[in-house]
Amino acid sequence: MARICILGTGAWGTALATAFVRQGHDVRMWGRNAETCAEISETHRNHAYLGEACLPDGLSASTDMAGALENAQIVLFVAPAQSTSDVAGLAAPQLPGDALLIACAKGIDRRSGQTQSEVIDACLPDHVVGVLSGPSFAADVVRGLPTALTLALPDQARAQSLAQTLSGDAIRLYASDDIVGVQIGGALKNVMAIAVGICRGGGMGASAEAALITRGYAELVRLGVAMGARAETLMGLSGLGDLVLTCSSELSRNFSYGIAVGSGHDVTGLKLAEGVHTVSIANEIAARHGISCPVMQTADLVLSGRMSAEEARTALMSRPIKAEHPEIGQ
Ligand SMILES: NC(=O)C1=CN([C@@H]2O[C@H](COP(=O)(O)OP(=O)(O)OC[C@H]3O[C@@H](n4cnc5c(N)ncnc54)[C@H](OP(=O)(O)O)[C@@H]3O)[C@@H](O)[C@H]2O)C=CC1
Ligand SMILES: O=C(CO)COP(=O)(O)O
Repeated sequence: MARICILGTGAWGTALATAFVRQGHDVRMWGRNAETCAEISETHRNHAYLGEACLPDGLSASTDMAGALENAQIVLFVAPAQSTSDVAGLAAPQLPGDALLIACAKGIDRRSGQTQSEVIDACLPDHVVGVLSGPSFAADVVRGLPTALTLALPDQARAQSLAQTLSGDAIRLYASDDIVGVQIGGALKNVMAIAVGICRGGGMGASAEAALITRGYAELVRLGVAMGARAETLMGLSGLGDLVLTCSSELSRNFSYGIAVGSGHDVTGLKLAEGVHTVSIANEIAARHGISCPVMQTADLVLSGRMSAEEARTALMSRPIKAEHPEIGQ
């Protein structure tokens, strides 16, 4: 049994906590919202984020971070990507010295251009930092449906041992030591899902969507490798696996956001779509590396109001005719 602290009481933090409690681990949650914490602890629901889903009786959440972190062996950072540095700053004075930290948010910090593990590492340099990512909807995990994710730590043997400890019926973990690779897939697939959603919203058809997913994947690999990811990691659960899930299911908030944009609906009040916050910095990083990323660039132009969804669909499907070299993403 592991002592786990989960920082974040949204959909994913609550789903992970639920799975780990069901597996017999000692789990404490910290959240900034007192009402949500009381609801999780007392009525075993998190309506705002997980509707009617029943949470386990043994699950409790609190706004007291010191209490939630006390004696924790593993600390999961599960607030949205752009708030990870704030949460890490709050946790810094209260963390047990030997706690292992795991980044679970999917996004690139738009101020620094850092991956989530780099953000945490910068605030908490004395701790080992890992990553958990892969195709997994909170709604599925909380229902006990099976998911497979990648757990990356700097040391492969330790990743393997922890993957064994934390795996259960709803979450099956595969080990990796490619910290960068596992994060790039999760961060960039959100941007691709918005782009594919823009096509779905305009009724371009499944064939065009498949073409776009393929091109988006090639971009993700080009940029990921330039940033230090291993190409084979991007072929795995946290890359291709998550891209496929997120670009094909309306349970995805990023895909749904893209559909709303593509069909001309108001996006005000929609749920968290991490790709919206990652798209500009991802394009900046791509430009710095001299990597061509037309799908991500088009998504950025639409999301920043510089191109209409209709123009984007035309642009995405009228790229120059060239030889097909999927390995380099032509
Ligand atoms: N949902 C999913 O299926 C999956 C999500 N993820 C990733 O997990 C991360 C979190 O997503 P998810 O839980 O779904 O998001 P939600 O929108 O469901 O919840 C976000 C949570 O973070 C809290 N929060 C927001 N800003 C801050 C802040 N500045 N400080 C502290 N807490 C904050 C919110 O609190 P409040 O209620 O007070 O606003 C809320 O509890 C994202 O990066 C996402 O990509 C990964 C895999 C699956
Ligand atoms: O990351 C996810 C699935 O792996 C969740 O996707 P959304 O954030 O688009 O809902």
